[in-house]
Amino acid sequence: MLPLMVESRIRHFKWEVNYLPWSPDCSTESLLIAINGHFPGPTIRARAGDAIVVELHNKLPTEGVFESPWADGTASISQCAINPEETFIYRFKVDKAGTYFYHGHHGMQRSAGLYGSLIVEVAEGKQEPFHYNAELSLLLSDWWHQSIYQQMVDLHSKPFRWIGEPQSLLIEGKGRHNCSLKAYEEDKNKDPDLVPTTLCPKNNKSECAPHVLQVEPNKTYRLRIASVTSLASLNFAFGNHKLVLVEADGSYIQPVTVESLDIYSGETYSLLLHTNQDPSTNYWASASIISRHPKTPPGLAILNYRPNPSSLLPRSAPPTPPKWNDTARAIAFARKIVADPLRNTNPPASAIHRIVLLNTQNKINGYTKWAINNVSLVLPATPYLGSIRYGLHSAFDFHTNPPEDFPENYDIFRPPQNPNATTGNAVYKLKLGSTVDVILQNANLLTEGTSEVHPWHLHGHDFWVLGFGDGRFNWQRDAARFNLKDPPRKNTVALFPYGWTAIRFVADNPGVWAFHCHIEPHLHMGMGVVIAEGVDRVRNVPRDVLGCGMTRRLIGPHGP
Ligand SMILES: O=C1O[C@H]([C@@H](O)CO)C(O)=C1O
Repeated sequence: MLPLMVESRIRHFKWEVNYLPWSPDCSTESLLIAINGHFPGPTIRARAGDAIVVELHNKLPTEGVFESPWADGTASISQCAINPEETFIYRFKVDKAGTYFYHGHHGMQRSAGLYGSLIVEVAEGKQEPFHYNAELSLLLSDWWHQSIYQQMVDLHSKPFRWIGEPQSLLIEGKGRHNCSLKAYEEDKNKDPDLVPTTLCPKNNKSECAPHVLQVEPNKTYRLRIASVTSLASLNFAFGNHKLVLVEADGSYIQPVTVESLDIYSGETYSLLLHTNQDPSTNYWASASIISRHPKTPPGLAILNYRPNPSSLLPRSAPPTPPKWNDTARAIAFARKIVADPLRNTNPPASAIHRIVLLNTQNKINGYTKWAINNVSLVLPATPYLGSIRYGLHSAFDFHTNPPEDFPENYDIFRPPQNPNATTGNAVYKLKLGSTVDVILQNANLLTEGTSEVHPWHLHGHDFWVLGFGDGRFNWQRDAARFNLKDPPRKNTVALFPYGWTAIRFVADNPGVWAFHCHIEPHLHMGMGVVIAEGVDRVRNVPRDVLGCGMTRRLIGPHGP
């Protein structure tokens, strides 16, 4: 028999990015950023090994736009933003099956709705290590009525104006503002025959109906789920059903049965859902805020057991979320996510480079910022990839090595003694191929008695999560207890209040990469760092990523 030849395919997408007047939570209309008129953007579905080509035309009249799927770059770091009316062609290969998403990475465009799902199926002839009858997918997000432009101005005002909690939580782009279940139940008491297409009988427009997940009884579904929230950490659950988690951030994990899923901005999971409950009714799917004092009602969707009509409201109430500030519970949940050892490689036994990153809220000239080891990130006008690759060392603070630790006497339990920080744009230079440990260290905010969750996301790499702990990290005590047996492979991980999170990765992807808090306003306030490795190995930097700042002059007729 001839060996089976599996052809990889090229999948071509043509996207136009433009504003769309829309109200995802059926309240006041505002401007969303949509792709081909759709929000959320179109799903990219491919098989491992495929090549993806996205031809993106920027119709936004006001600003550049940048998408970051596999290519995984970011405006100002690896490429120039795409100018109005310009087209940029992304080409990348999807080599690892799993659940992902893409989003705009310029300004706060993700908060304005510029995102979509990216799903990579296993290569032809390969099998997933678990069985399911069909697949569903959900994007979770949060929504403000104020525009991202107002939010960006507010975040950079003196005195500081915080964006506040979201008005609504969205499931697959749909939410309901000011629409209480209680109001519905009161109306239903008055009129028992009421069968609304929406939760709010007073607003029966079909686009206001909750998202519906259609299932058949007694089957197993794989639900792919991603959180693209701007701020909210979420707990997701179905009424009456348990969940079996099987994949996290594109890597297989040891299957684990849970009542509900904690999912932080930037994370993705796959879970198995067995539709083994009473088939005569529908059930709620609900997303609730954890980690911050919730002022936003849960986002709701309907798990519709066929052949019930989707408008049949569930008999039982939505699941009760866990206590929002129960950090011990949240850490216990995070520790349940461990690698499936048969399908993952273990980390190298030790690291040669150790970096500790202290996360603090600070003041710079009276403005409120976030800083890492007292440096708040302000990106340069010329993207690093071009300036480092072509030796334009004056494009940023090339010769400074950013701090790799913080003072011994810093008290993480108190507001910063000296709240002033500096801005910076220096890069952590990593040796290509080296193993690096990074300890994220949380601390008190500017206000006494407060510390917040930060989901940290690393571009260009997966890392192993070696551990979480309370208080100040201690190398001697805590590194001895790192999980080197089955640490999960992730690209986003939570840093808990007053705690630390340890990760290990191999710097084996030549380029310049962002590592940052995935909370959109926090990144905007400087909460990130930039790493670089093996930039001299990067061949064929496309001309159109260089057309701004100091690299613009390189792309004359003779090219770089
Ligand atoms: O960056 C932030 O600012 C506010 C608050 O600390 C000051 O208003 C908040 O909750 C953040 O996460």
